[in-house]
Amino acid sequence: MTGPGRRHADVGELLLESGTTLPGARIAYETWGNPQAGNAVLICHALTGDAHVVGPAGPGQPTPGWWDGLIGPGRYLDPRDWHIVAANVLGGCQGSTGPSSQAPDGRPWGSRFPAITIRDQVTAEAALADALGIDRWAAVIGGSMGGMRAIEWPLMFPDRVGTAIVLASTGYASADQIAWCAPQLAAITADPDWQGGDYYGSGRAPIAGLGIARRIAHVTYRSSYELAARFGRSPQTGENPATGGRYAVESYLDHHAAKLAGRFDPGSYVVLTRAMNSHDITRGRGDLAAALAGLKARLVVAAVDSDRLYPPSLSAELVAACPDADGVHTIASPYGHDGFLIELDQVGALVARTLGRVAHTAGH
Ligand SMILES: CC(=O)SCCNC(=O)CCNC(=O)[C@H](O)C(C)(C)COP(=O)(O)OP(=O)(O)OC[C@H]1O[C@@H](n2cnc3c(N)ncnc32)[C@H](O)[C@@H]1OP(=O)(O)O
Ligand SMILES: N[C@@H](CCO)C(=O)O
Repeated sequence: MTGPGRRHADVGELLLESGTTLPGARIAYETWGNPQAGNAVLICHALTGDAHVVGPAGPGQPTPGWWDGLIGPGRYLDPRDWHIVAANVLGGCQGSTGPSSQAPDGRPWGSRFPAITIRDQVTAEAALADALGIDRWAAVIGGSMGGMRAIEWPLMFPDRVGTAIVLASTGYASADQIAWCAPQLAAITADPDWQGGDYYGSGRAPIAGLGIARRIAHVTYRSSYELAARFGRSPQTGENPATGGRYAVESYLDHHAAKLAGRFDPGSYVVLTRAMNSHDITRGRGDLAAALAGLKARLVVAAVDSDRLYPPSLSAELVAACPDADGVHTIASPYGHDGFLIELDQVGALVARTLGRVAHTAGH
């Protein structure tokens, strides 16, 4: 389904968790459907997603929707019922203020872009909600880094969220997740073209480093089972690994590296990865149970059964600390973490079931 396309809201100065202020923030967003009392839904994208949840690629929009098929008449989220909003995160590179954006002095932010947290991204989304006149979301939905925002939203703004749907995510970035991010960050920042983060306008960008980061990340996003079933030990067509050629799985990772390099800013990748590492709903709130004691929203948590990066055990831990939550819903998939993007019908059905209850209780 095609919406009205990307729009921007100038949300002004943002006070960050660090105490720093970020002036002149701008948030890119898309909407589907029209506002009515109680019908606003926020969709939060993952690391390299954007505000374009559904619809084709087009001018100014390098990729088709990352949850194509979720929104549309008769689809899981019907814009005749719901006013759906999705924003590009603070720190991103698809229209929202990030390191590649112009600072007030007219030069790119680059290394001067402040460190941000998941909570800062939610602060920016709240400023967008204010700008759009949305007091309360019937639901906030997100996977992976989007799930981090979906769980932070009702903790930061208890009266502004009815239901949080947290997919393939966690209450805190685990040691394992931070560890996987470490070589990704090192690959980008050790690239000679990184130039301390001030490569914008130099004619050189740390694309090789970004590609290595994506290769590492992409393996963690998929399952060992899928890679074995799909590629096995096959050589890439026309190549021989015994004489320096690639295995098919290596070629596949090269492809994903090149694809991301063509559409994503390495500086944003660094800023957003560090924001994910900062994720911890217990910060300043006690332990998990104490943090979730302040939750007024209904919490719906789903995990991909083959996810080795955000394993179901982390979802179970979140749910166990929240007595009112349903059990963990399972997204059955051979694909691993990316299952939350690929298994659209399972995700959509969960969203539709959950929103059905929201709609019912709201008298919608
Ligand atoms: C649909 C989009 O592009 S969404 C764009 C916005 N992106 C996001 O929001 C990030 C989330 N998206 C992603 O992370 C990924 O794009 C996913 C999860 C959607 C990918 O999932 P899948 O559909 O399973 O794609 P998969 O991992 O199988 O990759 C398919 C690609 O690998 C290529 N490929 C497969 N085998 C090989 C091989 N041996 N050598 C080289 N390339 C290969 C295919 O040709 C295909 O290329 P294309 O994507 O350019 O058409
Ligand atoms: N493959 C997804 C998942 C990250 O969690 C992305 O690139 O955004």
